[in-house]
Amino acid sequence: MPLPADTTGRNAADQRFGDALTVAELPVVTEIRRSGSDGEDLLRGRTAAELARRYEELGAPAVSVVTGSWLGGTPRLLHDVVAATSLPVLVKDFFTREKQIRQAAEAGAAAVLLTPALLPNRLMPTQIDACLDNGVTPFVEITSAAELTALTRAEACVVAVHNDDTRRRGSDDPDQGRGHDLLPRVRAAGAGLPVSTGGVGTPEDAARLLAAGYRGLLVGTGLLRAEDPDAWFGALRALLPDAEPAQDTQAGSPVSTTTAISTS
Ligand SMILES: O=C(O)c1ccccc1NCC(=O)[C@H](O)[C@H](O)COP(=O)(O)O
Repeated sequence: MPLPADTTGRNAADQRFGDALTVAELPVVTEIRRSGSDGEDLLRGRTAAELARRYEELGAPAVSVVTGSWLGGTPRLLHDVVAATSLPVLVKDFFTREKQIRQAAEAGAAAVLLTPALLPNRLMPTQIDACLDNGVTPFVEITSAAELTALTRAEACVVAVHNDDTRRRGSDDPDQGRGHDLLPRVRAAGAGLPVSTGGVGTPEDAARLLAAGYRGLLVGTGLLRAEDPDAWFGALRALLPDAEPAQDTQAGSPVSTTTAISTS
């Protein structure tokens, strides 16, 4: 179901990102990032443009690109990714001023990261308005229920629960319980498209979070490290509840899989 129309009528173009997630078979936003927080080379000889094209071929509904310099990013990465794919692009950086949001929109971003933990509460509504005024979806990443108090116009935002604290991002030790605790709070705040991110490394992690009620996932390191991203997507597809049972090629009959996912 598409996000509800913006009641202020400010603009209609800001729902590309959310709409793509809503209709996706596998609602996995794939992230392109040069390095881990420890300096690990995550591109491994691939260009951002190649990765963007690859993720589009695999059926990703949207791509995220980290332009923050502390993770090896540059503004150029956004241009490269936007030029390489027709998918909506989320840009992740430290956005504090409207000018930066306008520049991201002009460069072709469909969504922009806002991080309440790093912004004074009073600035959040301004930043959210700036996103919507510039035709991009505010992608608001939270780590606690308290950060939801700064959320305005929740129905027009995509709210992501980050499983790692802001200062520990990429720690390889995310708090897996956080997503479970915060999901009802995100829904109660009015956000229709809750997303989980941070340490969603394996298809099993991804399937568990979707079964728990997340409507989207943002996956960086797990896919960037995967030798075969195609197999990663295939494994997730097979783990989802309406997946066709795999056929035993010898006998032509379904084989059992380890795919029991609780939807409770
Ligand atoms: O940590 C931040 O505030 C941040 C700001 C701007 C760009 C990236 C940032 N952190 C990294 C991430 O959020 C991860 O790239 C993203 O959640 C994916 O996580 P993972 O799948 O564990 O690589």
